[in-house]
Amino acid sequence: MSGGATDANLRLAVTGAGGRMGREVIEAAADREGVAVAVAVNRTATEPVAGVDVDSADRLRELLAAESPDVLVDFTGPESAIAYAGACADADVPMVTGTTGFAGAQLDDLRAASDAVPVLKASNFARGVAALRRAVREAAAALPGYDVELTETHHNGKRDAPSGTAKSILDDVESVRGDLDERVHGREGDAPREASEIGVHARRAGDVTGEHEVMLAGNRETLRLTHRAGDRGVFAEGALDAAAWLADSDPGWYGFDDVLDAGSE
Ligand SMILES: NC(=O)C1=CN([C@@H]2O[C@H](COP(=O)(O)OP(=O)(O)OC[C@H]3O[C@@H](n4cnc5c(N)ncnc54)[C@H](OP(=O)(O)O)[C@@H]3O)[C@@H](O)[C@H]2O)C=CC1
Ligand SMILES: O=C(O)C1=N[C@H](C(=O)O)C[C@H](O)C1
Repeated sequence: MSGGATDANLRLAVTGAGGRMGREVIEAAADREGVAVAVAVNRTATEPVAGVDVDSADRLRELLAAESPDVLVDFTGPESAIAYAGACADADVPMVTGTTGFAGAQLDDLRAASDAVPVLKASNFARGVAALRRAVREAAAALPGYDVELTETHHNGKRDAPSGTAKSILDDVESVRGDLDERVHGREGDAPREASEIGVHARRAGDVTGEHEVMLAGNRETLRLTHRAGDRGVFAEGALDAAAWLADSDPGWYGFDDVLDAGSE
């Protein structure tokens, strides 16, 4: 437990505490007044992060029962996120997850926990990406018949492709452009473009935090909408905003827009 966790306004549990994002969340919590990390776990043994001891993830259920944190924040992998959601449901702890890479049926398993507790899932906690998604929906609707190609770039440690954000943006485009229903992942050989395609390109290189570009082209013009995350603190800050909002919510299934919409009311 971090110093001051007993009298903080928002007491968190953090899973994947030794990962890139888990560390970032613990560090962001340490910098935010009134927020403390009461439970931090990792699959493999990990040194303390920002002064917070990290326990084995095998002890998560026991620790949730002992500490009753206000919200659990998860950035891990699909299988673990589903298991941790079950632990949250049993311990009556709301869950924020930024984990990506869920296969279709896995999302149903994750969502099952939202019958018992509030669960907020977002493929991207950057506010700029929320704005990008709104802009993409508007642009795609305003430019019928234009070709759409999506390119995302991430660091060489990322496992899932395309990114969760890319999949969310593809859903956005398809929601307003019913004529685009074929996701084509890269092209090779004799592969002329069909009008129904959305091209999807996933690049993995170096330490790029995360970039998403949507290109719309047609009628002798090109529109490019791009978001670049400067560092992972952007995601961690958004996840903490989501945790603060979710702590007082009813059981159910939520997204990051629910947090942003509440803030603008
Ligand atoms: N929504 C958003 O804004 C963002 C989402 N993400 C997503 O967050 C997730 C994590 O990313 P990142 O931190 O970069 O990844 P890392 O690989 O750096 O960390 C993953 C963490 O999850 C743990 N983990 C992975 N698989 C399992 C498992 N099966 N069981 C238990 N623990 C597991 C790892 O434990 P161990 O170290 O022991 O292997 C590690 O602590 C990804 O899905 C990524 O796409 C990332 C950035 C922003
Ligand atoms: O793994 C990452 O790093 C990121 N993952 C998220 C995704 O898959 O969209 C969000 C962000 O782009 C960083």
